[in-house]
Amino acid sequence: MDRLPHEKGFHVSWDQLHRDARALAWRLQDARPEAGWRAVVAITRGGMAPAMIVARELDIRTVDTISVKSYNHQTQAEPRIIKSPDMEMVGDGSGVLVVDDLVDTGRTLEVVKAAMPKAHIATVYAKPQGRPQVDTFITEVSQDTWIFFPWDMALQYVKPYHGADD
Ligand SMILES: O=P(O)(O)OC[C@H]1O[C@H](OP(=O)(O)OP(=O)(O)O)[C@H](O)[C@@H]1O
Ligand SMILES: Nc1nc2[nH]cnc2c(=O)[nH]1
Ligand SMILES: [Mg+2]
Repeated sequence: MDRLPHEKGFHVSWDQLHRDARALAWRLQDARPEAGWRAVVAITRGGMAPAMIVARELDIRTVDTISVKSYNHQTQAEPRIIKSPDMEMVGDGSGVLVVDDLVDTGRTLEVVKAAMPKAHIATVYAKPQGRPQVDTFITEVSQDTWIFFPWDMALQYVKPYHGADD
């Protein structure tokens, strides 16, 4: 599949992620089934921080994980499940919220949806190509944007503007 180069960077701070994950939780509260959400399944590793915030906001105590490995840094490989959630608990996914930090090509979610076809899929950020795989998300960024999360960044010194050419 052709992939656009990532020309732009979208840098997300912890504070911003917390705000956006809370906004996702509030949206998911409105989308809940009559009996409420039964469980949250986080797609590791990026989905774990947003899933924790969503579970806290919506008071969901059953939290499990699914591990799908597809990227080495910015290079994509064939996604595969390397750890499943408790499938007896998850069933076909009805009443289960699957949470990830973002959808890009949608290939990770394809694999997840094959395992839990009736789950509600929620991501904090979405790129256009993967958007159809998601039921609820908060912010869309363009396909040629790479999203940098707080766990991949560090504060560092920046030269003052007036001395930039020195
Ligand atoms: O829609 P896709 O093109 O499949 O990409 C989206 C996935 O890629 C990233 O995870 P990654 O595989 O890098 O693992 P990580 O969450 O452990 O960092 C991100 O957290 C999503 O899970
Ligand atoms: N951190 C990060 N991981 C990704 N995996 C697929 N797309 C992205 C992205 O834009 N940012
Ligand atoms: Mg991930």
